[in-house]
Amino acid sequence: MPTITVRVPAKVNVQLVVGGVRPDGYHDLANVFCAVSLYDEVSVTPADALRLTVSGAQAHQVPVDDTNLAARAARLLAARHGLEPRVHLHIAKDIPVAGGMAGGSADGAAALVACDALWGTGTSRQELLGLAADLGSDVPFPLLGGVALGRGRGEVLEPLPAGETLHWVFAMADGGLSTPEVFRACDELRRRGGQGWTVADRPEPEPDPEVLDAVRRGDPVALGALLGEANDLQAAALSLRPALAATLHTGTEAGALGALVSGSGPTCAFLAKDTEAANDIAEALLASGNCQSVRVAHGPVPGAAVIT
Ligand SMILES: C[C@](O)(CO)[C@H](O)COP(=O)(O)OP(=O)(O)OC[C@H]1O[C@@H](n2ccc(N)nc2=O)[C@H](O)[C@@H]1O
Ligand SMILES: Nc1ncnc2c1ncn2[C@@H]1O[C@H](COP(=O)(O)OP(=O)(O)OP(=O)(O)O)[C@@H](O)[C@H]1O
Repeated sequence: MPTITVRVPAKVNVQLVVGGVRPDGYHDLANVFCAVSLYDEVSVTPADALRLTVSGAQAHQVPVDDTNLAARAARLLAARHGLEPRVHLHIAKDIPVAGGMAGGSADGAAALVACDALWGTGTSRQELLGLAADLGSDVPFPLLGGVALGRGRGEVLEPLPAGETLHWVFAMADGGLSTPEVFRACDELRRRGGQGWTVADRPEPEPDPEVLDAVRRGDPVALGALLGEANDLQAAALSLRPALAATLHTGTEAGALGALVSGSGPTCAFLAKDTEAANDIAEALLASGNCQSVRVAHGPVPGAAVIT
């Protein structure tokens, strides 16, 4: 039986500007994604019917029913080509679950690429990006990898130039945060602060040109200095999980050039000068007891790719 395996990276949002709520309930975003070297692997093998298995330390937190984004992706691609999704999907999960690093979205993107290769459906890159957008706002980006600006609800991507490799430390919290809940908390904080936008007058979110420039130059010092203000969802994540403030403080004290909550959280991301500094920050975070686990990674890295 042929098996196709696709390796797919996690993401960190080096900027997340959140606009107003749209009529469809989503928020307009200016979302600067960077793919980082934490990977899931999705393998597909022909089978009598769709079947899904998951391995890895957090496997028990991943749904194995029809809600799994990899299963939904296989069904969607099969339907597009008039096929039955007769495939065994296996997810080797290493991306933290419900951590704001788009692990489920990565699996959806990887399943599209893997099934397309297995079934020989020859789906164009543009069509894959469209199917990915139907699955979720974060699903198209792992198809591209690298660095990209996401507009619309985050699904309309523009690849961005990126310089030197950046070194990151990720501090995982105990238990995840729900993405819709974090967006709701963001709206609520803005409403209370008198900054709620109506649909009619919401400003188009724009990325900070200084962030784009720092990424383009791969300048960790310049980017680090901007990270504290880079994520509009950070205050909301902190309101739901106040303990994250201590995590951000610990990493910064340990020498991080900048820190932010990754996407909707609760994972905290720290930018380091180099690999050695990243290891020192990771050690300090672990010793502090202010997080559940720690991972060191780098980026940008390429997007979903067949490895077998
Ligand atoms: C926070 C981020 O991870 C940043 O990259 C993403 O914006 C979330 O992307 P995602 O998990 O793929 O989200 P989706 O599955 O598309 O949407 C889940 C829910 O998140 C909220 N949502 C998501 C994206 C967006 N631009 N506005 C939203 O308000 C909505 O409540 C939506 O029902
Ligand atoms: N393949 C999958 N892997 C992990 N979670 C999945 C998967 N498919 C669906 N889910 C569901 O999605 C929820 C969010 O998990 P995920 O790891 O994608 O979170 P996240 O990294 O916070 O997402 P994002 O950053 O895109 O908002 C999980 O609680 C789970 O119920």
